[in-house]
Amino acid sequence: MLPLFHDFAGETVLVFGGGRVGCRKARFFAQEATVIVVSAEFTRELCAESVSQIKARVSPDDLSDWFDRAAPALVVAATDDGALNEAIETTAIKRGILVNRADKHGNREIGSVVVPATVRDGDVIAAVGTGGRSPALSKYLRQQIEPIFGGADEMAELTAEIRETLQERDVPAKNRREAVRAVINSEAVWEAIENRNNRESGGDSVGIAARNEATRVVSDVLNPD
Ligand SMILES: C[C@@]1(CC(=O)O)C2=NC(=C\c3[nH]c(c(CCC(=O)O)c3CC(=O)O)Cc3[nH]c(c(CC(=O)O)c3CCC(=O)O)/C=C3\N/C(=C\2)[C@@H](CCC(=O)O)[C@]3(C)CC(=O)O)/[C@H]1CCC(=O)O
Ligand SMILES: NC(=O)c1ccc[n+]([C@@H]2O[C@H](COP(=O)([O-])OP(=O)(O)OC[C@H]3O[C@@H](n4cnc5c(N)ncnc54)[C@H](O)[C@@H]3O)[C@@H](O)[C@H]2O)c1
Repeated sequence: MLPLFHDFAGETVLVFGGGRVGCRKARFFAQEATVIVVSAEFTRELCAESVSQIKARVSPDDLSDWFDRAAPALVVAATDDGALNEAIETTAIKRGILVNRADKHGNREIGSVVVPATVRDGDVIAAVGTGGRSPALSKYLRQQIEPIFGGADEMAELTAEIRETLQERDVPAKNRREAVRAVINSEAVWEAIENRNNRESGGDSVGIAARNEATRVVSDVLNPD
């Protein structure tokens, strides 16, 4: 299994089953997509602020209607009824819609996807999976990785700016690469980002101290004497 990133902005995700697992998947997709959860019962009154919840008992015969009404890009099968989850998966695959089945690991057909454990800071994301063998390990590793992600989005923005500026100045690709790597490896730049985040000052997506520190690092790389 290989991870890919998918843009769900403007798409709908339809979740069947509003228990602990269905609600967790709903919150995950609601970071980006419009999410509808259909369930006979709900564990929580609200899975998430922006999620639409419909109380209904679904049977395999109704699935076509639900799919037609929601026009989803992806469907989640998270009920505790294995036969229904199976029917949801089959219907989705027949229609060419992505499907995530929460009650199954291994033997996935093309179009049947796994939700990984994710760490994110803005647009910077890491996904952990175990080939379905140990979701608890995915969760543990996600928690281990989380602390090193602080400031990653600001670093991404800062280095994107530097890349663009150096491209505009026609700095050769090799020197650009070295300069960007030096900024990412600079403890002083990371510290400047961290100190700013601790003070929670904001407005600009990159702080002044980090930008100044990065400018110094770039200049040291490009003008070594
Ligand atoms: C990562 C995460 C993402 C998320 O769901 O958000 C996720 N499961 C998480 C937690 C978790 N899941 C389970 C436990 C209890 C411990 C245990 O049983 O091990 C815990 C831990 C806990 O709850 O603390 C039980 C479980 N999970 C699956 C089955 C069915 C089966 O294996 O057949 C059963 C047995 C149910 C039963 O026994 O009835 C199946 C899947 N779970 C996956 C993802 C996919 C594989 C990912 C991978 O490759 O690792 C896959 C295949 C499909 C999918 O769901 O996409 C999320 C952590 C999020 C985080 O905190 O960061
Ligand atoms: N992937 C994961 O991370 C993970 C983790 C734990 C459990 N699971 C599996 O996922 C499934 C769901 O787990 P859970 O803990 O959320 O269970 P749960 O019992 O809390 O929730 C199941 C939900 O499905 C709804 N439902 C059942 N039949 C329905 C129907 N015909 N129409 C509409 N709604 C229906 C129920 O009302 C309930 O809200 C189980 O099969 C479990 O084995 C997966």
